[in-house]
Amino acid sequence: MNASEDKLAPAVRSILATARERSGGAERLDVDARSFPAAVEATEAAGRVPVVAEVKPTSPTTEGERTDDPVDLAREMVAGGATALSVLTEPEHFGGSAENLRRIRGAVDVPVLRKDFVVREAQLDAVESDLILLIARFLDEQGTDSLATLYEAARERGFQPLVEVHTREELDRALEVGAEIIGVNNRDLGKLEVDLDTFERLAPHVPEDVTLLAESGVTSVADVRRMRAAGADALLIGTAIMDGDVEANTERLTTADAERASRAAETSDAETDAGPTSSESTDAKRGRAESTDTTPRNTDTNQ
Ligand SMILES: O=P(O)(O)OC[C@@H](O)[C@@H](O)c1c[nH]c2ccccc12
Repeated sequence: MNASEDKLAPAVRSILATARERSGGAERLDVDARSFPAAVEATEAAGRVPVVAEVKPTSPTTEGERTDDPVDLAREMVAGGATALSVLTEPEHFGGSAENLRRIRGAVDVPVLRKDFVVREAQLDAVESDLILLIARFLDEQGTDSLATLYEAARERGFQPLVEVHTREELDRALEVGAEIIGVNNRDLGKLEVDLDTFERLAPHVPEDVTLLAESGVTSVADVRRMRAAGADALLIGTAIMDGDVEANTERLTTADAERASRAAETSDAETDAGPTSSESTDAKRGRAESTDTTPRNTDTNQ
């Protein structure tokens, strides 16, 4: 174990140890990916909140396991208005499998994220998906490929990499490799605790042209609004959707921004093909940096 691993929760250490051992695919994949940014835009235009709904049968922080057919759950998420799906493929700690992902991606037409702990290039070839998660914290360590290597390798295969960060340092690394889709994980993988302030702290440093997700700990309509106000283009939600009626839960969270929905309706009435008004597009990215130089818009925080 190396020094930074020392600080991880025991469950996460165990996940990583098994992740290192997992084999890759037999041959190099060539994926024809469904565009995630385009799906986010279409959801916005329809006046709904872009939600990536996660098929997560269990996790180290959840009690029990959901045993329904994952394809049925995925269909309910799409019926409830999910923009994309996230499918756990990690078998030992999250009850996932590559087979689940393959079946789900065949059954729906929204983009699908492969949620796993990929640490070596060959592991990218285990199964096709539209998006693939790369967790900055676990890369550039002994026994893993670097974030830059995996990012490039994922792009070469046609995947859209989602780079997950939790600190400013990890965010800077994500921006350095040129990440176009970034997720801020509100859950600290050291303590497994969730704090929505994490997203609020990091979002002002993320350029507007990046598609930015708030991940973990979003449980209520109020949380959705809070993350949107802080600049989230989309939300990644697992537990709050998996717990109970999946379609109703997804519907409630994707319609959380009712004001926005009525504004979108007004706009489309008033200016049918003129696209969003400038006030609307700035509104959606409150608090975000304007361009790829990472200067935050709100200079107060620098003084
Ligand atoms: O169930 P939640 O709190 O809505 O969180 C979903 C998702 O963000 C979480 O499952 C997650 C975020 N990053 C991960 C990395 C691996 C596995 C799982 C995750």
